[in-house]
Amino acid sequence: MVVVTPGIDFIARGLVIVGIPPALLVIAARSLAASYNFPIPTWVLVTTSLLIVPLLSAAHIVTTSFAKRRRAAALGARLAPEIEGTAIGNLDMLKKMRTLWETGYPADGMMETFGEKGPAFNMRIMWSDLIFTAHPDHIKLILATDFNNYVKGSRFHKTMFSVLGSGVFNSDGDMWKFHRSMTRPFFTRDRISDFELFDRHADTAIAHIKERMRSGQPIDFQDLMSRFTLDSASEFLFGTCVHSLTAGLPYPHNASYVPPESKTPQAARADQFARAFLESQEVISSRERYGWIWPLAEIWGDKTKEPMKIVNAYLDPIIQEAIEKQKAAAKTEQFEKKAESNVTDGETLIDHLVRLSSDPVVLRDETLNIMIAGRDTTAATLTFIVYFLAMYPAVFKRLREEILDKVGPTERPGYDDIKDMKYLRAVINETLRLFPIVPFNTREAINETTWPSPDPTKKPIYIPAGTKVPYSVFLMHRRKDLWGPDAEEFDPDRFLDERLKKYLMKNAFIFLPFNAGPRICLGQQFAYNEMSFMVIRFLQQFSSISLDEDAVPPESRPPAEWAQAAGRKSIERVWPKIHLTMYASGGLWVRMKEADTSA
Ligand code: HEM
Repeated sequence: MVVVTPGIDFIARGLVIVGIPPALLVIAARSLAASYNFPIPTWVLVTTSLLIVPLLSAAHIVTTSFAKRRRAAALGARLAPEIEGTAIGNLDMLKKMRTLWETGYPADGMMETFGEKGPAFNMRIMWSDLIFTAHPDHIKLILATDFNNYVKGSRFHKTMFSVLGSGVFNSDGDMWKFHRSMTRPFFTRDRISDFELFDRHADTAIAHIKERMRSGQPIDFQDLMSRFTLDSASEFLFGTCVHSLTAGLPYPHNASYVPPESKTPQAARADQFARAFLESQEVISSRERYGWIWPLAEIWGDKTKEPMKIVNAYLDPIIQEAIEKQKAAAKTEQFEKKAESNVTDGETLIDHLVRLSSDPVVLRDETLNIMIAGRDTTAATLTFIVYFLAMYPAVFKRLREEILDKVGPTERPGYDDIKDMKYLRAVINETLRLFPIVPFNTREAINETTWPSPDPTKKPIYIPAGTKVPYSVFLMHRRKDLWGPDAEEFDPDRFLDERLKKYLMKNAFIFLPFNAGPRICLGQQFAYNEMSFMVIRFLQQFSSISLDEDAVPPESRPPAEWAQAAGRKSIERVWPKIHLTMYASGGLWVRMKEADTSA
């Protein structure tokens, strides 16, 4: 069987598009020559065939620019300010952004552009509009008040399809409604407060930390949390734990002693699954960064194919078993198709979904989407919480006091304890403000529209139909005009003192770590519960945390020149990077001191 790779498909389509105008030209010239005996010299035909595509493209660019200007004027609006690169099609800007993305601090370069152009500007790469915003009024329109005019879009869908399929994360319109309404009933309060499940995995994670600390070596907290959330999510969603916490934790590059590896077959399988799961996500996030030409990086094959084989080999038998179980139950008439709200106790997401669909593709897409949406996000947020607790001992101390006061040194926290812990919630929110785990996102405008001008003395901004509108909550969360002069400082009290009224209560759309509107994160409450539970368990068991920066591989440490930069960048002690979500490059290596819980 001939396998068409994404790259070959892309080139073939491109050749068809680029080949049609010259082909039509040659046909027209031949028929002209035959009908009117008017031979066209070959050199003229060859030259015009070569020039026709660039000429048509230039004409298209000029006429559409003109039409946009006229439409903007007709609507009493203006075009978005454009960034001006020096290379054709602003390709130099694309290159610069890619380099900054890989070697800089998140959003490097963008703050400066904001200073010049304001919080919304057109990056216009290859003459295609890309109107970027970090303005709450625009983000509110995109996500909530004009929700129906914005989609993730077909390009996003195609880029992500080989991993996310058409699941809730990667669909629009009716398909998205179908997936969302299927899954939503599963996230009821009772289900997302299943602390017994968190507790078992938290115990294992804490035991690993203690063992590592007793051996005198640091632990990569980020890696530990990725395993904790993978095990909790797989059990919560499929009823089968991946057991990645048992698969042998990494040692630092400068370890004084690394015990010989002895993996059980189960641990080896867990490792293989976790690696394949990560690799498939890394591939699709790098596709996003290449933009629409990403298939050219996959000329020889779809890079998600091999890792997805491993992921699917894990998921498919679970799905098949759930379908069989449902079929058998239906035969004995034990079950009827249940209405949305009837999610029964002890049921996993798969058990719930098979009552609504028996299509294995729908089931796989949906469960995998939820796992991707819910796993790295919580793991990375927990990592950044611990990073801040290590950096700010006064916050650590106050939070620990709240925990010991409300829950005690050993008791298992419950839903009501968590609800009551204001400082804990403030610490989590302040972490999500400075490190929102989905820092950049994107949508596409279906119809033309206008956005209010960030500068009230100027006309609204015109958004043409089909425009890509990337937006960044990372930048918005750090704007001094929205959060006050100390916006770049880590200070959980801003969610508790008069600043709350002054900033956030005036405009809730300045804080959007979970998005907003109809596509708001489905797992928000689950995430708050899981993270709160885990932080409480840690602070009950450990009385201090410190960063071990020497354990971070040298190439992953914040570059020395950052010390001269403005804002948080100058004090950062990890290198925050972004693939689909934000993470600490090289891991978060920490040492923790065990608390004396005997008293
Ligand atoms: C700190 C933790 C989390 C953060 C910061 C977070 C953030 C987000 C954000 C920003 C989106 C919007 C993405 C977009 O529209 O492109 C989203 C969507 C989503 N999240 Fe979360 N999330 C977290 C945890 C979770 C968890 C634990 C789950 C489930 C177990 C989950 C399930 C989902 C789902 C299903 C969507 C797609 C909603 C839709 O498109 O209708 N999330 N999340």
